[in-house]
Order: sequence, then structure tokens, then C-alpha cells
Amino acid sequence: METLVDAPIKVSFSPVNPISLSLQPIKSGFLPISWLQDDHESPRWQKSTVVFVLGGPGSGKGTQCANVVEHFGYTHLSAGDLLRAEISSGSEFGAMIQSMIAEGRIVPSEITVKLLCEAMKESGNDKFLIDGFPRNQENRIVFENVAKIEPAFVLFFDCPEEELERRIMNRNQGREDDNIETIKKRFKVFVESTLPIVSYYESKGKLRKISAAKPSAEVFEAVKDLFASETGEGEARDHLNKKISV
Ligand SMILES: Nc1ncnc2c1ncn2[C@@H]1O[C@H](COP(=O)(O)OP(=O)(O)OP(=O)(O)O)[C@@H](O)[C@H]1O
Ligand SMILES: Nc1ccn([C@@H]2O[C@H](COP(=O)(O)O)[C@@H](O)[C@H]2O)c(=O)n1
Repeated sequence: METLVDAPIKVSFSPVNPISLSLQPIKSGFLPISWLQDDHESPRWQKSTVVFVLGGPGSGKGTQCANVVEHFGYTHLSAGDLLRAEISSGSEFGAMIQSMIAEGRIVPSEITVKLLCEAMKESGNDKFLIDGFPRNQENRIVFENVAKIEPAFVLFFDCPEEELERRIMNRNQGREDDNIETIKKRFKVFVESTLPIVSYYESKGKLRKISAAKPSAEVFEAVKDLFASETGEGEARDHLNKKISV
């Protein structure tokens, strides 16, 4: 069976009730690559520009992505939001995703990558901010193998843990994982699984680090300068052109 990664990476998780959730195929190994891939050769969405947006929980990824969407016309895809929407949709994977998010654990990559690729395909845009992804090496490898897209660059919001904790505890959006116990677990996963990804992209010369321990407007000044220099465009030019042509 053709699988998602060249070198096997064990997908390990313990669903609450694997039988009723029909999760045996994932538990025992990998889903077949055909579960994720299109029949078509390199469709339009696979020629898109992708920027991965990483940072600790509460570092302001979602806040800054919203600013970039407004000023530069990207489509913002939050992996966490897509997973939460999957729970709400009543999907067969919903209960398993919910229990993993409540524990601050990383959902099997096949699920997250499928949600991301579907959202890219449906959006009609050709430039994406992918927020909170890749969270670990498995996320990265499965995305590379399925989407066959390398990020243009990786934006990393750097912020001390005490500030992250303060922001999350004040967020008040009713998220089940915004409690001190789960926050500690999310920090651990971030250090153990996501920081190695940050180092990986740094070694490839793709990392763009921005200090996020400043007021939001100041952080966006740095983000805006970065996007202007990376894309070679002035603020909003591309976005405005798109609006005019509609
Ligand atoms: N620069 C900032 N200074 C102070 N508060 C901020 C700043 N940026 C964002 N916030 C606030 O911190 C909280 C977390 O921000 P946000 O949701 O954007 O972070 P995130 O990185 O997307 O979080 P998560 O990874 O948990 O989804 C929000 O309440 C937001 O309003
Ligand atoms: N690539 C990802 C992204 C997120 N998750 C799970 O969702 C939780 C919330 O993510 P946010 O980015 O919205 O903070 C996260 O703690 C993970 O449980 C994931 O599994 N894979």
C-alpha cells in the first residue's frame, strides 16, 4: 500500500472509543494516500503561495493573520479552526479530535492535511496563510507529500511563556483548551514538537522571526514590512487590484 511518508513515522494516539469512532485504519498505521489525493495532476491550488505561521499558543498568530488578510489579500486558514469546525460538523472523527484538543495533543496529520487541502481548493485564492501548521515533523512531511507545496517562508512569532499564558487566560472565547492545565500541556507540545520545525525551517533559510511581545499594532508594523519586502509589493496593492477587477 502506498503511504503518506517515505520513512515511517508512528502515528500514536489513544481514541476514547476506537471501535465506535471507526478509527482502526489510522490506529494501525497510515491511511492510503488515495484518501487524501486528487486524481488530477497538479491542480490550480497546488500552485499557490503558502506562508506557514508558527508561534506559541496565544502568540497572536490569528490576530496578525487577520491583519495580513486585510492588507495583502491572503486567505487565512487556521488548522485549529478547521479542526474545531470538523468537530461541529458531526464528522466521524469529531469525538477523537475533540478529546485530542482538550488534551493539547496533535491530531493525526492525515486529518489536518485533508482539511487544509480541501479549504485551499474551495477558496479560489492562490495565496494562503496557514496558521498553527505544521505543528510537528509528521504534519510537515504529510503536507509536503500530499499538497506538494513548499512554503514561500515561515513566519514565527516569538514571545515569552509568561506573556503567552497571560494572553490565553484573558482570551475569553470559550475555548475548551484555554485552561491552565491544558495550556501547560500545549506549551510542552510546542517546545518538544513545534520548535524543532522552527529550527528545520531556519536551517533551510526560510524562517522569518518577529518579536510578538509588543502591542499588536507594533507587531503588525514588523509583519507589514516583512510581507512588503518578501512579496516585492507595496501594502495592499495586489489586494486592491483584485477588488477592482471583481
Ligand atoms: N500583541 C499582542 N499584545 C497583547 N495581546 C495580544 C496581542 N496579540 C494578540 N493578543 C491577544 O492575545 C490572545 C491570543 O491571540 P491570538 O488568538 O491571535 O493567538 P494565537 O497565536 O492565534 O493563539 P492560539 O495558538 O492559541 O490559537 C487574544 O485574546 C488576542 O486578542
Ligand atoms: N496542526 C495542528 C493545529 C492544531 N491542532 C490541535 O488544535 C489545538 C488548537 O490549535 P490552535 O492553533 O487553534 O491553538 C491544538 O492544541 C491541537 O490540539 C493540531 O492537532 N494540529
